[in-house]
Amino acid sequence: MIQTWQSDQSHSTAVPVISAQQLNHYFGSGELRKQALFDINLDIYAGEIIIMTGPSGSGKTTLLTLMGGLRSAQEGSLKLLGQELHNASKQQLTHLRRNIGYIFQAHNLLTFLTAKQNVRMSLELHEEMFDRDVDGTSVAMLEAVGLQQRIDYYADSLSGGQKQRVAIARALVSQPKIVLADEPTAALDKKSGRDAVEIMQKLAKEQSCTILLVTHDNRILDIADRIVYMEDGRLAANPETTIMAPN
Ligand SMILES: Nc1ncnc2c1ncn2[C@@H]1O[C@H](COP(=O)(O)OP(=O)(O)OP(=O)(O)O)[C@@H](O)[C@H]1O
Repeated sequence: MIQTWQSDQSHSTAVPVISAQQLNHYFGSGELRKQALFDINLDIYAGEIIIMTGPSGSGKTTLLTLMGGLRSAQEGSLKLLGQELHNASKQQLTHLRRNIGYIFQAHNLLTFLTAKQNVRMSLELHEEMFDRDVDGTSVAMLEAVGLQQRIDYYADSLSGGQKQRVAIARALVSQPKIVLADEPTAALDKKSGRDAVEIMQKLAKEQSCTILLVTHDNRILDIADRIVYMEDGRLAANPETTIMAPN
């Protein structure tokens, strides 16, 4: 059964920050053309933490990258912060991406830079930050993720959990409206993974930022306000996973 997920009635008048309607996506062309997403209908609201789960190959990363403006929407409607991404220009996508923080399994830190320099880089992409204290803001963010002792350490010399916390600081330092996270705990042990998502949850609630997180990690499902389940390229109803998770 395919549904449009609405987490509760209070959203019925709010405008979603992400809205997919009848969204389809294909890879390849000609005879090799293969449909990866089918009729996705999903509204996500400000401040929500949504976890997307489902089997390998079900289309989670494809949907996440579409919602992050990292690939073009081909068919159907996908609105991000009110802007239609179907047929959006590269310039529009680039502009929208400044409102989004990204956290991936491989933290993608620049290993020849320090923790602070990695976080700073994200701020330097924002013109409005040019006359602000980017150093002070970066340090404050690293303190918020518990890395006050590691500010000037090179990324290479940090543990996996610490690197992921730098990645969280980098994603959230510019106060994005949306954070997209793909398997952020996959490379971490149980405690580091838990710590990382709890930091994300706390900071996101403080900044009223929306988080869409893809994971296979059942140990972190409880941080979600809502869980959606993908199967064979479709958003599917799954009574075990679409319950409202306790906060
Ligand atoms: N660049 C690509 N070219 C062709 N097919 C692709 C491409 N990216 C993904 N696919 C296919 O689209 C489908 C969905 O893949 P996707 O990576 O979105 O799944 P997933 O649910 O994120 O999987 P996993 O949990 O293993 O990361 C799969 O059948 C995959 O093989």
